[in-house]
Amino acid sequence: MSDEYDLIVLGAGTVGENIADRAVQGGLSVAIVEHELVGGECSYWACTPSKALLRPLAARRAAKAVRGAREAVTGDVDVAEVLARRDWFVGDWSDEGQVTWLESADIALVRGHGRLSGIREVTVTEGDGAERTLRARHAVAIATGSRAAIPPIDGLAEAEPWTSRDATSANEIPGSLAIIGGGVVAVEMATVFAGLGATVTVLARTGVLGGFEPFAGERVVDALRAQGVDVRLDTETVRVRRDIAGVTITTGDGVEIHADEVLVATGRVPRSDDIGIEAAGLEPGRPISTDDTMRVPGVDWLYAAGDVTGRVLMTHQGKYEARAAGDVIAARATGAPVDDAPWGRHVATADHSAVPQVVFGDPEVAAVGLTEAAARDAGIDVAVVDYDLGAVAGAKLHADRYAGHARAIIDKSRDVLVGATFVGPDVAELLHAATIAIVGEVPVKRLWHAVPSYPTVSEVWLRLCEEYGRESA
Ligand SMILES: Cc1cc2nc3c(=O)[nH]c(=O)nc-3n(C[C@H](O)[C@H](O)[C@H](O)COP(=O)(O)OP(=O)(O)OC[C@H]3O[C@@H](n4cnc5c(N)ncnc54)[C@H](O)[C@@H]3O)c2cc1C
Ligand SMILES: NC(=O)c1ccc[n+]([C@@H]2O[C@H](COP(=O)([O-])OP(=O)(O)OC[C@H]3O[C@@H](n4cnc5c(N)ncnc54)[C@H](O)[C@@H]3O)[C@@H](O)[C@H]2O)c1
Repeated sequence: MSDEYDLIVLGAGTVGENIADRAVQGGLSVAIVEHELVGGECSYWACTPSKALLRPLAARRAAKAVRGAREAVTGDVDVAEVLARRDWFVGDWSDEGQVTWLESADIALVRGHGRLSGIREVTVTEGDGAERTLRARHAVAIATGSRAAIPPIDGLAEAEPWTSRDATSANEIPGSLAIIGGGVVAVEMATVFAGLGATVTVLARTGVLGGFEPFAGERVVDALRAQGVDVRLDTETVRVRRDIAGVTITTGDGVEIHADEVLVATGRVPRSDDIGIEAAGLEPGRPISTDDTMRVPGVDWLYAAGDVTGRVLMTHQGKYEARAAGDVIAARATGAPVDDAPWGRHVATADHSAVPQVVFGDPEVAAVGLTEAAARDAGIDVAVVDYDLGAVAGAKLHADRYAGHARAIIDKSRDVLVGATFVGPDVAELLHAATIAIVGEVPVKRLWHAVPSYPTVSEVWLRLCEEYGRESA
């Protein structure tokens, strides 16, 4: 009977770990199946190493931006030390620490590749090829994440491009790097590799950071160019070839770009292609759709959360979904009350309206909720409030010639914030106040009473209220 558990979680990334933890805390027995490293993409090849690589560059930039401190910065970052610090953060790609945590959390680890093989049943192919069948008394939760998409560009796959995994785990900085894509990975990795000494070219099919307010991408492009990155907008990549000298990339207008390496940063595909989901009547390779309790409609024992659902591809939001899923699986299994009304304990309501994201480039971009365009598309009675962050006293003190911008999107009919975007140095920490205001539906007339400390960059909140005007509230 040892292979029977209340819940089986497929995939031990951050999301799977959190589902399992919540379910154990809710009184269930849980097994988690992992075929690679416990901790998943975020811990070893995504959030953690990318931010570990970006941070020394940002710290140096911050010191250089303040007269008096600037004079103390007499050299470049130490590349070997930057890479060594990254290696420390990823535990040298060993999951020993996370396995110890699983043990302490009372979660059983089964190593191997898991596939659904029947109702509430997962068959695991272990490293030696042996098969082991696990049965779940109550539920199976899929948290198998995503992998980098390789678009069907002539010769791209054969040229063995870098994906974000190769970029975040690089042990040497190539002399030159071409990046296909204009999204979050492209911006962050262009910042890293240009900062660490590579000659970087970004080939963006349209603009940069589409989906954010347009001024975000524009400011990031200006800053990347000022750092020496060759950013080519509206540039289709049509062919890629690798030879002994490196890669040659041909663009839609016939221009050839030569680089030592090419990084493909064109989005993600869900890892749902080889997990047996046809056993639950689902289509392999597609995102796994769920309701807001993260249960798959029509399959009452099957749940999914994180990247594999395609809902929101970010760790913090996947963990949020995981908390809802783990708690609701435990509640349904034990007959406890289920709170699945919007904003209840067992639903991931914020996925629809209040998703925060920080792009850790130079400048940083921090955004939550709706952009102006998305709010108008949703038929909201929109007020757009803009403010020059560089005009805030706290920002002037923070960095000499601080340049940044803030935009608030207000639903006039409800007098609440529905979106906010900040662009500038160190704006990441401004974001959570906006997330709270949106989730809490704090009336703007009440926000006037949330007094920001002087002289902080957060004083932009007061300026945004003043720009909007008290009489309109
Ligand atoms: C370069 C980069 C930087 C990022 N930076 C950030 C950031 O700063 N902040 C942020 O919020 N998000 C960031 N993200 C997004 C974040 O990494 C993902 O949203 C997050 O990792 C998703 O977690 P997950 O648990 O759903 O999937 P994963 O982390 O991919 O975990 C899935 C796990 O399942 C395992 N698995 C898959 N199939 C099977 C199977 N059949 N059997 C057994 N095990 C299986 C995998 O090995 C893996 O361990 C970044 C992404 C990238 C690519
Ligand atoms: N700081 C963070 O929160 C962070 C950092 C990195 C990644 N992530 C997550 O990882 C996910 C993946 O990031 P990403 O940058 O790969 O994806 P993305 O969706 O952010 O950007 C993809 C880019 O590739 C372009 N593109 C798509 N198909 C293309 C094609 N065939 N040819 C050329 N260009 C093409 C798109 O126009 C877009 O610019 C994101 O959804 C993001 O949420 C988050």
